[in-house]
Amino acid sequence: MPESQLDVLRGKIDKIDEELLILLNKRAKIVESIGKVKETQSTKRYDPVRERQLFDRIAQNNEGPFSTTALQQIFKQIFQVSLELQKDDNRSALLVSRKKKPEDTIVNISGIKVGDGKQQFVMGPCAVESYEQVYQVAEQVKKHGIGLIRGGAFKPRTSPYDFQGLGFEGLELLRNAADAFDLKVISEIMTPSDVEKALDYVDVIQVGARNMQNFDLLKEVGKTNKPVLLKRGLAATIEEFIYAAEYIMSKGNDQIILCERGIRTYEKATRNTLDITSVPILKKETHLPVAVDVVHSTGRRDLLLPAAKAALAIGADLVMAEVHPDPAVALSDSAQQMNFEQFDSFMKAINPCVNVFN
Ligand SMILES: O=C(O)C(=O)C[C@]1(C(=O)O)C=C[C@@H](O)C=C1
Repeated sequence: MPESQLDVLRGKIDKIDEELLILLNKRAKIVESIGKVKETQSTKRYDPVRERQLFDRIAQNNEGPFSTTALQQIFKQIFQVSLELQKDDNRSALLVSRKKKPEDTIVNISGIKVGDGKQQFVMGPCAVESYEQVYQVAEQVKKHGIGLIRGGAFKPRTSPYDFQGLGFEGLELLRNAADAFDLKVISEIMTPSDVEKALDYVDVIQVGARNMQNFDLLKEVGKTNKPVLLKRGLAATIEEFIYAAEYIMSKGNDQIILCERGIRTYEKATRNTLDITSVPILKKETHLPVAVDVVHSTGRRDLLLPAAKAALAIGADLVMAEVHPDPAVALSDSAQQMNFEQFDSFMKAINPCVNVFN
């Protein structure tokens, strides 16, 4: 059958499209190289001056029939996808990313491994209040076969008039109580200059939600070889959370546990909204172990167990909750800490859920 005029013309278009495709991808490769140069020079990817030069060249060289405005719109689209390409290239290079390191990172907390496939718990009071208090909690934590104890000595409180924690004195009390039962200590440090001194007391440095973007603190903990538990910021996107972890790892410390602790939304039924799907997203995007803090996300004692079950089912490596000998008189978070009886029931109910789905 003879080719119609339309077929001939379409054949010519197909040929030109193939050439355009090759040229666009040839251009894209150069854009990627420019992206790499910009990365080493810490230059901004978006360059309006360069885009203006390119637009002017289009205006000068355009012989139609497309209008210059139409061509500039097409090229603006090319600049935008080019910028995306440079961004993607940059993201794939993140040290915390799975693309960079496909295998899971196992965080070794003085012999206790987080991220090796065995789901773990960390329990303890919201704040260290006295030696008796942390000693009693440590005894209960040990009784349940848990190796990690938490307790705040530096407390970032919303009101400056609320209990601010016992500071280094509190860290010492917690360390001593933990040592009595061979437990490992997780505690928050808020100030970069306190990090070095804190290394003598803690096995894991916690960077709290309010400090997730305290970049000086992130860099400081990144210079140590202590494991870090990094909590997601109150209103941080997953991308910002990942970049915060990158700050730590870029300084040399790869022993990072990411901790989902709920984000601020319009919902008032819980203290924060537990973003449960952040767990598989973080595990997919990064090679780091992921923890879920069921206390600060829910803010409700009655939701600790279902939230912990959800965390284990969705693949969390570590679940954090709070235990106090007498929550009613606790100096902070009294509505959501468990007493010892509630802790016993919680562990009885949650233990059969450990490592069921992974
Ligand atoms: O020339 C650059 O600096 C580039 O990054 C390449 C490019 C382009 O696609 O031509 C991409 C984005 C910039 O805003 C300007 C130009």
